[in-house]
Amino acid sequence: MKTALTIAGSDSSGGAGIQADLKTFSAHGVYGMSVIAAVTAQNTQGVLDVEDISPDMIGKQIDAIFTDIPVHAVKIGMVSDEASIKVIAEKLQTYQPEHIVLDPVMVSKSGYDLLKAEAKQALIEALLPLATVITPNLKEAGVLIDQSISDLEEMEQAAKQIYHMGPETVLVKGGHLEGEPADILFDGKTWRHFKGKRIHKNNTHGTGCTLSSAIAGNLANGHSLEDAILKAKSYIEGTIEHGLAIGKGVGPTNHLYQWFPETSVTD
Ligand SMILES: Nc1ncnc2c1ncn2[C@@H]1O[C@H](COP(=O)(O)OP(=O)(O)O)[C@@H](O)[C@H]1O
Ligand SMILES: Cc1ncc(COP(=O)(O)O)c(N)n1
Repeated sequence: MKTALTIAGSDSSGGAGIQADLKTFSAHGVYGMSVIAAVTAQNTQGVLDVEDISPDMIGKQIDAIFTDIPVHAVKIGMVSDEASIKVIAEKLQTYQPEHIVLDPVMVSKSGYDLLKAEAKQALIEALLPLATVITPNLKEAGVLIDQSISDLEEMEQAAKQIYHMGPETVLVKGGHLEGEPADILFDGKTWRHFKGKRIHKNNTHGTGCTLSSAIAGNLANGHSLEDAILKAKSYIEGTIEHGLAIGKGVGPTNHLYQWFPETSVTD
């Protein structure tokens, strides 16, 4: 069995972060492992608090995995602290995993800061150049290039600018634009638009986490990057469509609907 590792924050309510990633890996038939970089007290209504795990402990978790188990793909999600980002970058440079999917998590859907302001530069300088693909949403892409982005043309230009910061490829996600959600991939030469189908449901807690870990799971399974993204888009649509009626706020996606179809929200 192929393996994938998520380096991210824990979401106590299970909809985003490490928990979404591990559920996604399992649904892709991949053995999931985790390095917890931060713990959030969070539910479907918002984030109450964040506590970072020490950089030393993050480094030890990474060593424990790579010195024992082959890792076929890595996904990086929420890492809020500058020193933690630097340790992760150093360790990944040492262990050289084949695929790194970087989801540059900055702010939760509910509006809580998940990246400290002073850590942005470390994210850009240390982690971006290691990424096989970086998957910013509109806001994150805007923060990376210090410009706001409001249409497909600006998404294309943002992808190109972020590409020049060092990752192999850039996927700017368009879920927050009106209309059908299109994500744009730039590989240094051409743009490819991945057009999706908008699912009108409230179950979008953790969609970015799910998309990036689905891409990592597909890469671990040997798919090309473009196929990995296509399959991940179809996966995210299914998990939103069949979202679970859990919590009072923005509900989680459903990773189990194919096994337990009766769990889907029917509205
Ligand atoms: N309502 C929706 N229906 C279908 N796909 C969606 C919907 N919302 C987001 N997506 C897709 O889910 C993924 C996550 O996108 P986005 O919401 O832009 O990022 P984030 O969750 O990081 O804010 C993207 O592939 C996007 O196109
Ligand atoms: C631990 C953790 N990681 C990532 C997100 C982003 O997910 P969302 O954009 O759905 O709030 C989150 N809320 N919590």
